[in-house]
Amino acid sequence: MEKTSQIARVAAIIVAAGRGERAGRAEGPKQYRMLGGKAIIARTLRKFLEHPAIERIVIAIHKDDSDLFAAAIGDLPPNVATVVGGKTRQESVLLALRALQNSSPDAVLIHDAVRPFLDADLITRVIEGIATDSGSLPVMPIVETVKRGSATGHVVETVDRAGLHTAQTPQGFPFRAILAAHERAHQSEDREFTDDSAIAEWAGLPVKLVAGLAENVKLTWAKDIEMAQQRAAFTAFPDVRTGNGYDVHSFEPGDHVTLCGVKIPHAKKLNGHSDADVGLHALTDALLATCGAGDIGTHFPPSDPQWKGAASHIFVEHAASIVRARGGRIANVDITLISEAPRVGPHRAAMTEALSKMLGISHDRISIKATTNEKLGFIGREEGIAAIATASVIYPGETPA
Ligand SMILES: Nc1ccn([C@@H]2O[C@H](COP(=O)(O)OP(=O)(O)OP(=O)(O)O)[C@@H](O)[C@H]2O)c(=O)n1
Ligand SMILES: C[C@](O)(CO)[C@H](O)COP(=O)(O)O
Repeated sequence: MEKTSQIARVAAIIVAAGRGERAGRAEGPKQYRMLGGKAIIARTLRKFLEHPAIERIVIAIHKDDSDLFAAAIGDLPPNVATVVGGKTRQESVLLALRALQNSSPDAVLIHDAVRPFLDADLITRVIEGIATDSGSLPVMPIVETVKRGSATGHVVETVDRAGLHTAQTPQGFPFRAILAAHERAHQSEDREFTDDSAIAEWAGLPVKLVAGLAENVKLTWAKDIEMAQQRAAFTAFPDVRTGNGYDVHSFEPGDHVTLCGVKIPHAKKLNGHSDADVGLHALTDALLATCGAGDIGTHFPPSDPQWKGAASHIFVEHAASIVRARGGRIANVDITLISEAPRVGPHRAAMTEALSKMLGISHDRISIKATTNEKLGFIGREEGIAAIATASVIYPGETPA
């Protein structure tokens, strides 16, 4: 058997055109479901992109999934291409093999998109198992007693498990040999092959067994995905972010101020383009800061007449929707109003209630405090009111590989 050193140029195929019927379709095809803030297919692709031996990658995707794919992967690196997959896994593999024909690599690894937990050592083992005249298959030993059952649900026999294995992917083959075998199987067989080593076997191409990886499970059922998501959440790096905001508005003659969404009778009013609610403006900036989404002026330019006299809960609700769209959960907010008058204490409960509604969080996650400026400076001279705000938001953590 010839040695691996002759396998110089290795490509990979990731098949991702399945519909995931067994996992349930309510949340879309399973390869696009999220694990620890990253789509399953993106995790799988990353493993191949990071492996130094892989030159080129072809991904077979379903014709209806272009938007899902673009959202999951973003811009494609130059060595990655997609093809539209077929009705069966076998057909998707063949279409991807054909797409590699021009670059004609020495060897190709064929992998299920829904096995995101493979690692670099497994890829290396599979490549090392390929020779110019044989393929390489990662397998796991069977660790439970195997029974053959009858149609009536009774035991027919206990199957001798000596020599039995379960087959994983990536499965590796000399490129020309597996392409020819797939083409022949496509032309001449009615039978559907469930993996590529079965096609190699049918075509008489020897396949070497190499050690699989226990973690490299295929996410087949809804329960598999739930368990993978729990595992990802458990191992995720905590991603708790804090943002702060500051705002100040001067007084002018008037009869009320609006602070943290509550109208308070007062001998003056705050001057501003909107309702000049300093507390809510500082909070808007604090929320936007937790995801680098600019500041209040980015989203609501003071030059825009539509915000004239606007109620500032609009700004806070918009910032909170941006946070939520990025997967963030607001852990707590803390606002300090710096003002000689009016007194805030009597209105604190109403402000807390207003913020609870705006943000969709409970009262104990909201803190509203007030302090005077000890008669110092412009606040001390009652020329205006300032506010500072802090927001803490928990974003979906990045799960290590
Ligand atoms: N026509 C198909 C069918 C399957 N696959 C891919 O082959 C792998 C095999 O995993 P499997 O669990 O069989 O996926 P599905 O076919 O999507 O699942 P189901 O049979 O439950 O519909 C998956 O990455 C799947 O996207 C494919 O590329 N083209
Ligand atoms: C290719 C495969 O992952 C090898 O174990 C498997 O056969 C594909 O899944 P399916 O359930 O047979 O479609």
